[in-house]
Amino acid sequence: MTAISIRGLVKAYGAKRAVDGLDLDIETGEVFALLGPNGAGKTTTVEILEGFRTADAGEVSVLGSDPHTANRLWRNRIGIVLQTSSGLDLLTPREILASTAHTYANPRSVEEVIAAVGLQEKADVRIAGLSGGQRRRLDVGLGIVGRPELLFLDEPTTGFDPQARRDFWGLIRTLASEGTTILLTTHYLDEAEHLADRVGVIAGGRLLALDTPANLGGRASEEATVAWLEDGERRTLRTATPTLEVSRLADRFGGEVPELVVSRPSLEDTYLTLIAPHVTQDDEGAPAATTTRKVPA
Ligand SMILES: Nc1ncnc2c1ncn2[C@@H]1O[C@H](COP(=O)(O)OP(=O)(O)OP(=O)(O)O)[C@@H](O)[C@H]1O
Repeated sequence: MTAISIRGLVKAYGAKRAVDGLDLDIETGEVFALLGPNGAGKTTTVEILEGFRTADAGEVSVLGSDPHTANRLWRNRIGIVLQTSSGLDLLTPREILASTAHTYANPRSVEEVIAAVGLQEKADVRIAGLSGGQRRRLDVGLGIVGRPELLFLDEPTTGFDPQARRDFWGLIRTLASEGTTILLTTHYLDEAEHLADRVGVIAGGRLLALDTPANLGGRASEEATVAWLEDGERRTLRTATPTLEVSRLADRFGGEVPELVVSRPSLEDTYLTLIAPHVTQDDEGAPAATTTRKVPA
């Protein structure tokens, strides 16, 4: 079943087409990562899907409804983690989670959410006293407290330390295994590789590539590079038959091949190759810091 269907989506700001004829389907239960350089149109697309922005042209269906006209019941079925952080500094995570849980028909328990996002130690501390990464965890907690069928995560782990990111990935895998459909945007290619069933790469508001992380841009069939040390020099060889080359090297060296490495293009290599022709001076081309964005009501 299709959770999200996008056909011919267009959104312009003045003369600038932020989304320029996007077609995309996301299946129920799928973890889908939307990748693209700064200004590619990811947030605009996601905010149209969330019902926060209106499209200029095209058709969008999210859980069977048009997000722009969808009712409160529909909103109950989705969870949203925006790029912005909550501004309720005087409340504690437990208080804000409890009051948010109240607005949903079938919420998760506050204790369960606090544990899931690893905020046990900070549950009763005022939000003003949380670090950036801890606030981000709270944002994620607020996104999942309503037990959404579909979860939107806009750059969810910006500002997380490496352990917090690993913990977060575990949480996403758990949610996915429970059947939650997840659409995330991220600038971290390792995050997409770890989490996503499929990735879509957009630039200039258009879809450049759509595939599993392993197959994106023909990655799986790319030649491998075999590298080793010989006579004090690093040698490399590109080959479609790396196993054969390694076995030849092993014969030649009579056993262990010094400093042997066999590698294929990383998802990041493939991604950078895909977007290179599309990165203009408008795009900053680098991972964005978490930005505060005013969300239209
Ligand atoms: N409210 C707005 N008014 C005018 N232009 C906007 C507005 N929101 C976005 N844009 C422009 O639309 C384009 C797409 O922006 P968008 O935020 O969707 O990109 P993004 O892929 O999410 O970028 P990032 O990775 O930096 O978050 C950019 O050129 C941006 O400057």
